[in-house]
Amino acid sequence: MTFLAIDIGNTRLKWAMYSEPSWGARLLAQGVEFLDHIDRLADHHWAGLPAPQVMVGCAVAGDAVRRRVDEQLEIWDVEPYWVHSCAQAAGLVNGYDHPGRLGADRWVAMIGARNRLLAVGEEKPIIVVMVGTAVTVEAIDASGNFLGGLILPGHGIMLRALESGTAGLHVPTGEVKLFPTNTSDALTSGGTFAIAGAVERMVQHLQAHCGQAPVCIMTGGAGWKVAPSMVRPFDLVESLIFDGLLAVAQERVERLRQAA
Ligand SMILES: Nc1ncnc2c1ncn2[C@@H]1O[C@H](COP(=O)(O)OP(=O)(O)O)[C@@H](O)[C@H]1O
Ligand SMILES: CC(C)(COP(=O)(O)O)[C@@H](O)C(=O)NCCC(=O)O
Ligand SMILES: [K+]
Repeated sequence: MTFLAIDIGNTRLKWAMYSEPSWGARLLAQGVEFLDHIDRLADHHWAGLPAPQVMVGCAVAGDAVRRRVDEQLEIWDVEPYWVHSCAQAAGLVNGYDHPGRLGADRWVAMIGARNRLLAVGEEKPIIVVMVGTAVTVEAIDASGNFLGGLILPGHGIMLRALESGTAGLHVPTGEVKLFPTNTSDALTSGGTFAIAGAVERMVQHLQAHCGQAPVCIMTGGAGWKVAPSMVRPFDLVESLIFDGLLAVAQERVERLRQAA
């Protein structure tokens, strides 16, 4: 029973085809597409693939983009299921004031993180950092309660905000330096350490709250850029959202089987 997982962010769509909708399934194919190019998914990247029997995705780029993806999915006889954040799912309890307003990608990434730890028998607090268009920093306690999280601008948004709000900041990308001595390095380092500093504060908050050091997991297209600048070690898990989508899909298929 093949399974297609889709993650639509504000910059890029990521997809992965698995052998089945269950934790630990075999990866058959995967790809990435900028949102400008998603209308050619069916003709190009998906054309030679086996038809998925189950599809689960998360989408935070708006209804219009999601509908364009629904159209691409029409090459197959599969019912798209788009995850909405809810009060409780796949081992996680949602502490947001309005659980449905939490970004679905954040919810799914946390489900992925929690299930990765449970799979190796570790019930510890978790920090989940996603570095995409925006940066999110989530805190989960050892029992799987999502306590709350931060939203920051990503690198690109920070740089564009500074460029448009000043007269003299139009420079190429620089390098991360401890003591930057030119504008490019100052901007790149400023953005990177803004993220690293916010993450470190959240680690401290969670550690004080739980009385236990958290496991730190990072994901997202720009994760590799900021991971080396973190105060403490982070596991870089590129597949975190897909792991979460596998856990959601498994729960959903089991529920549908029981109802049948
Ligand atoms: N090949 C790349 N080289 C450099 N930066 C990249 C690359 N791919 C992605 N990024 C960075 O990652 C961000 C997009 O990551 P992604 O996780 O796809 O975001 P989203 O989920 O918000 O669409 C971009 O803002 C960009 O800064
Ligand atoms: C915070 C986000 C913009 C992150 O988007 P991304 O960087 O993954 O494209 C997205 O999760 C979102 O729109 N969230 C809704 C608001 C919230 O989570 O509180
Ligand atoms: K994302």
